[in-house]
Amino acid sequence: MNQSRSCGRLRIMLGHLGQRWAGAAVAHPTSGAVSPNSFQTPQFQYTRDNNVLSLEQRQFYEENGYLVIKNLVSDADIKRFRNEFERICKGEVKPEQMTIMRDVTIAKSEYAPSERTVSKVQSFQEDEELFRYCTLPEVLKYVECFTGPNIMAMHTMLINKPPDSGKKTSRHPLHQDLHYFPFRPSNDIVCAWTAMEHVDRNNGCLCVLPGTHKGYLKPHGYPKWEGGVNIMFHGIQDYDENSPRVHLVMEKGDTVFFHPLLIHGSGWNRTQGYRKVISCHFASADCHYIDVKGTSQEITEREVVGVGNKIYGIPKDTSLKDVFRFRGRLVKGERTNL
Ligand SMILES: CCCC(=O)SCCNC(=O)CCNC(=O)[C@H](O)C(C)(C)COP(=O)(O)OP(=O)(O)OC[C@H]1O[C@@H](n2cnc3c(N)ncnc32)[C@H](O)[C@@H]1OP(=O)(O)O
Ligand SMILES: Nc1ncnc2c1ncn2[C@@H]1O[C@H](COP(=O)(O)OP(=O)(O)OP(=O)(O)O)[C@@H](O)[C@H]1O
Ligand SMILES: O=C(O)CCC(=O)C(=O)O
Ligand SMILES: [Fe+2]
Ligand SMILES: [Mg+2]
Repeated sequence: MNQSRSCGRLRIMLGHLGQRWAGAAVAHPTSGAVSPNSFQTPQFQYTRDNNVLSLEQRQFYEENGYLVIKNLVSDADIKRFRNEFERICKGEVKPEQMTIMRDVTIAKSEYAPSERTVSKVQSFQEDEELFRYCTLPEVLKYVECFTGPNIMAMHTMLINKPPDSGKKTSRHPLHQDLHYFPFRPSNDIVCAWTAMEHVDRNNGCLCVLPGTHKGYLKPHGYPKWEGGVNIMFHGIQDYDENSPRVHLVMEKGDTVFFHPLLIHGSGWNRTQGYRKVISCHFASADCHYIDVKGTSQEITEREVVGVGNKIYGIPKDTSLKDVFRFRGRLVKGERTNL
């Protein structure tokens, strides 16, 4: 009687921790006492046990699909990324394979590239200075908790969200990053996103819908925004308007790790500053590529290959997986599959 009541209470407590357990507490067969040692290991689905994350951190990621680590990247490293970004904007270096994006409101203007006209650089894997970000041991230490030991850097960006022109084109609509990726399984992919300065709702910090990583990949398309939308900024059409949103206020060097199914975006930048972040999507090298033809991701393949054809002359029948196979770089362990 007592025993089943205490088991029930324990289950309630565990339920409060929000954790899926393989089994409830096991009562000792003869004494009836509940020994803490007889708990089975919790069934974590989204994190791995490598003694880096505390139990609370693992539970937080499992439940919410993201985890912020304060003060992870040093000021000195961020200064180096900033300097290199400035050199790229001035045209002093032109890393191969990298694309430079301007806000849609000035996409067709004749402005010379400068820190004020570049809204994002993407695919900087051939830029030694920026790519250092993807090899920082303090970052990889956390990445490994999600990907395991064979780690590939698959997608890199430095985002310089400009002051909004008044048309709210600096917004990034709510989306799931998996929409852009032709590899699986999703639980072996993680994004590291590091604030290069203080970010909050005023300059368009990251906004997340906690727990949405437990859902599926949703269809994406261009939002119907009056002021225009940046190329490839696809959004989820049918997200739950009432789903709670969390705005991640972060300081320089703080890093958020998040799951590729987590619904997220960023609001418009109402300041006069250029909000800078650096990020990389990592995946386990043991992941496998998928063919996105006939899926909701076809639009990504069409646009990415279309741009690649226009800028680099890649064949029009190149697949999204070929693009990623070419872009991906091993940063730790062995390049097994990807
Ligand atoms: C987890 C992943 C999440 C994401 O990846 S989100 C989005 C990812 N993709 C991107 O950021 C795109 C990367 N950027 C690029 O590929 C290039 O910057 C881009 C957009 C092709 C521009 O390349 P450029 O070399 O500057 O070529 P271009 O000036 O001749 O422009 C080509 C055509 O694109 C247009 N364009 C450029 N920037 C744009 C913008 N922000 N929004 C809408 N359209 C834009 C531009 O007007 C031009 O159009 P047209 O061919 O003249 O009609
Ligand atoms: N009408 C909309 N349709 C789809 N996504 C939107 C819409 N408005 C905002 N978002 C997105 O929702 C997320 C949360 O944005 P947030 O509410 O912080 O900014 P905002 O709506 O741009 O500005 P505000 O602070 O005025 O609400 C961002 O990803 C933003 O791009
Ligand atoms: O930093 C931001 O604005 C978010 C960008 C983003 O989510 C993305 O490019 O996938
Ligand atoms: Fe994203
Ligand atoms: Mg809003």
